[in-house]
Amino acid sequence: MRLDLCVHAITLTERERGSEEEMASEEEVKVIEVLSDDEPEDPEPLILKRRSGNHTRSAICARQDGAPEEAATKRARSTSTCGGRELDNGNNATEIVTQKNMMDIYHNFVHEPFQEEFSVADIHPDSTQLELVSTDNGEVKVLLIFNNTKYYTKIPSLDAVLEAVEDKFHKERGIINPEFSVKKLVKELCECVLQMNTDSCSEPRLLPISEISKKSDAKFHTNGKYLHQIHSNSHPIYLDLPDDSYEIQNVMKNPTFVEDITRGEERQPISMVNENGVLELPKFFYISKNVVYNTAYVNFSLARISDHNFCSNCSGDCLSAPANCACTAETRGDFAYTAAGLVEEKFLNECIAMSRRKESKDHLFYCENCPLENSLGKSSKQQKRKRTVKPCKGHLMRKFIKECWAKCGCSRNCGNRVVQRGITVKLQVFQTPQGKGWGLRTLQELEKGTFVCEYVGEIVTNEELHERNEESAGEEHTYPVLLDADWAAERHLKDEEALCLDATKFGNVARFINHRCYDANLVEIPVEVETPDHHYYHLGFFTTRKVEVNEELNWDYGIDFDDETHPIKAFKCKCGSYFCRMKN
Ligand SMILES: C[S@@+](CC[C@H](N)C(=O)[O-])C[C@H]1O[C@@H](n2cnc3c(N)ncnc32)[C@H](O)[C@@H]1O
Repeated sequence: MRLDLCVHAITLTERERGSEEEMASEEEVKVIEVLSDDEPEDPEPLILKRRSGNHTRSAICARQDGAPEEAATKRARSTSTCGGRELDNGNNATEIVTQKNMMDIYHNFVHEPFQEEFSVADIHPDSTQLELVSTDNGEVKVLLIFNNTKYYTKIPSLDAVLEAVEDKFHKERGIINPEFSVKKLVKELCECVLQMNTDSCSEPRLLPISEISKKSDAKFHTNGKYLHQIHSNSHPIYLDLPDDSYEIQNVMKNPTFVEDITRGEERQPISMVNENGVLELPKFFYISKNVVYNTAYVNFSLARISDHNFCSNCSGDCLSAPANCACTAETRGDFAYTAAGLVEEKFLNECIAMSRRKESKDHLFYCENCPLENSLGKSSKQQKRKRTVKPCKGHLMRKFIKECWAKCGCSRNCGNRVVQRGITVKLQVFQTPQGKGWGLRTLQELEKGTFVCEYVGEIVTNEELHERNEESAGEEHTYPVLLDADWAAERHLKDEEALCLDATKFGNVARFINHRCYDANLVEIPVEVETPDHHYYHLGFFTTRKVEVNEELNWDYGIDFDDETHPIKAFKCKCGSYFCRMKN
């Protein structure tokens, strides 16, 4: 018996591609490149590319040669291509824009929907089939069929394809076993067919992928130390940690793969892959909910939730009720979430726009008596000296999402309870290749507006945070988050009410999310769950655009890299964004 692996690429006709609505739902929109180029006649052009299926749209914004920085004009040219050909669709316009509009061009470019002609996907993953068929002369063929909108005139060699797949698994999935080979996997598949080839089994039939993978489980040693196993699920290699392994560092140094760094604290396990074992594992306690350190005033009392702040008459799912309930008052009478569990597009875009104004002073509010500056002036060391309180540097005004909670009549599955249900997406902690240390990536594609995780840490007052920073000066800190979204509403905040979250020693997976200036794929949104006064709230991270499998997740910490008075020394930014705020 001979077994062949045949790959069929089917070219679809326009009619087979389905209706325009179906095509729109398959649209894949992503900025695939932000490049800078140094052509002498056009210094620092910004080149953007966005892909939808096999259509690519590009925009080039270039500063006009010789123009002064503040009055500089940019030329924006947008082009569209389909399968590599430039489209003559009237979009090839050249427009003169001002320096100030540069960021708007970027924003629109990323968020504007593609035109109809861009919405065809390259490959329809749902229509990929794996089949076994037999021929008259006793051959059995393994067929892998997928529908493709491109017509291939040249099929790559099978060896090159196998090598590329193995490379992908090694690099992207973290499989480090040098013996892993797709060819071996296919051979195992053939052996399974042979074993199962009984007389009663005359019909060609599908072999479930799970059966193939079970057979291919293999045990081996790495560094002569740990036993690993290839698995068929999304975690290709796992490493058993002892049950009491709450502090990873104490258990072992630099293991290859940790299946769940949360110790079961999250509904969804979160793996950590240490591809080359260079980094030390971080020392911290995983917690899935914020915990008060000492003096922070966080009071979850039902009595403080007033009648207009909950929906006692609701039942089931508030989102499917005929009228919007009291819990929408914070978001102007509309729910912040859609029935699909995503943040509503318009609300999300407003939050993204607000967050991207971090560096613009116009949108900040200034406290009369800033708790942050007060605590800096009152630090233990400085108490002995003359106390100096500097003026407020400004805080960003933010929109809140309000979720239903304990006093509401709806069920736990109500669509207006997203952040409080915790992490549901597949995430992995990994080593970033750019030298940013550990980072967080998604192991699944994420729609725009998806809740990823909240920032969890110890709830500390500004004074406590400042004392900590002074005591551990020079040590590594994760960036603390100020809960200052509503400080504008109060004239005088007591220190125990002006709070921040510190995830350095106790935190969740958000402590691994790195910073990206301006065009990050996550945005942080304040979420009210238990406390209507907004001194304390949850900080939820939601995607700003569609995020691909294995893409690193990042958010804009809002760091002013020029602020030398900040208690935590800014790092040298390696975010790679065209809009990076770190000069030089
Ligand atoms: C919240 S932690 C993120 C996780 C961190 N990379 C780690 O290994 O644990 C913040 C720290 O990560 C590093 N970091 C984050 N974003 C970075 C960036 N864009 N460039 C360089 N380092 C970055 C800095 O050391 C920063 O203090």
